[in-house]
Amino acid sequence: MSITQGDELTSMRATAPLVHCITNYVAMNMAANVLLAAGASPAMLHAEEEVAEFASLANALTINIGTLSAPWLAAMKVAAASANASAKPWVLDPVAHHATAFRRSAISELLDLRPTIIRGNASEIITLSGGHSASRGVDSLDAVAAAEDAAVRVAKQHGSIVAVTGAADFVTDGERSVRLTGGSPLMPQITALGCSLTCMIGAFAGDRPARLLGATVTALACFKLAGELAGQQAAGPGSFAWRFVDALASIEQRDLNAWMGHGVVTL
Ligand SMILES: Nc1ncnc2c1ncn2[C@@H]1O[C@H](COP(=O)(O)OP(=O)(O)OP(=O)(O)O)[C@@H](O)[C@H]1O
Ligand SMILES: Cc1ncsc1CCO
Ligand SMILES: [Mg+2]
Repeated sequence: MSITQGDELTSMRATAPLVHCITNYVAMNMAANVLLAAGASPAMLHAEEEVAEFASLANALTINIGTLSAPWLAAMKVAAASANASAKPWVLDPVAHHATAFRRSAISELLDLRPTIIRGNASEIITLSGGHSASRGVDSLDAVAAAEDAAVRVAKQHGSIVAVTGAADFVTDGERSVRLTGGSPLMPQITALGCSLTCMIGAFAGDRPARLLGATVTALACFKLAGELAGQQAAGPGSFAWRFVDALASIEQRDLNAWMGHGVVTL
């Protein structure tokens, strides 16, 4: 019998994978709460002195360049090398990598360390593939549909799984691809949901390192479903944020499998 996304959720909760998150100051709290609500165990560590040791003992590592500085970049490179040396998956979130020369150079150094999975918004993935975007900062100004070809190119070039998120999500390993619809228009109205999703992908990848495309789809599906549940009740972005965390904690195996029946298209 094939493994369902609901099975993966149950398995991840049983394991409670330790996820080493090097993420930005804006997202740290939200991402940690999202991982706890989903059933994983987050740790937000970024000191160069300890990241190699911690990345080797965690189940997965996630790296997000949102509030980058030189010492953080040095720690990110040490952590990624350590994850690679201990065969742990690591996920790269290239926040606004196109915005400044410092970020462009940083992302190129991090890509050289061969991320297992890359998750970004459409503008970030288009610019990773060498394309142009009008986006100047952390928010996307492009549709995911316009980033699909770029995602396939980036996946092939770097040997990574690539997830592009937005109103619809697109995931590819360069050969097989999946589209997910749904969620809520309130999702881009609060900051750091994408960053938190990158950490969620780390949780599922850490639990299932041999099934990375499926793990990525499971993380994205949990977000789309939790977004729908929270959006039905929320009065606006503020109440959406806490309802989203509650919704993630409430999702059960059968809910996720039922949602997969209408929210996902395998290409
Ligand atoms: N208009 C929308 N409708 C439905 N879902 C959305 C919409 N925009 C984003 N999402 C969902 O929100 C989540 C975060 O994706 P998004 O692409 O906004 O990340 P991001 O731009 O990197 O965010 P941030 O940088 O603020 O962390 C994903 O689960 C995505 O599917
Ligand atoms: C708003 C913001 N600024 C730097 S990182 C970040 C979180 C969303 O990417
Ligand atoms: Mg982002």
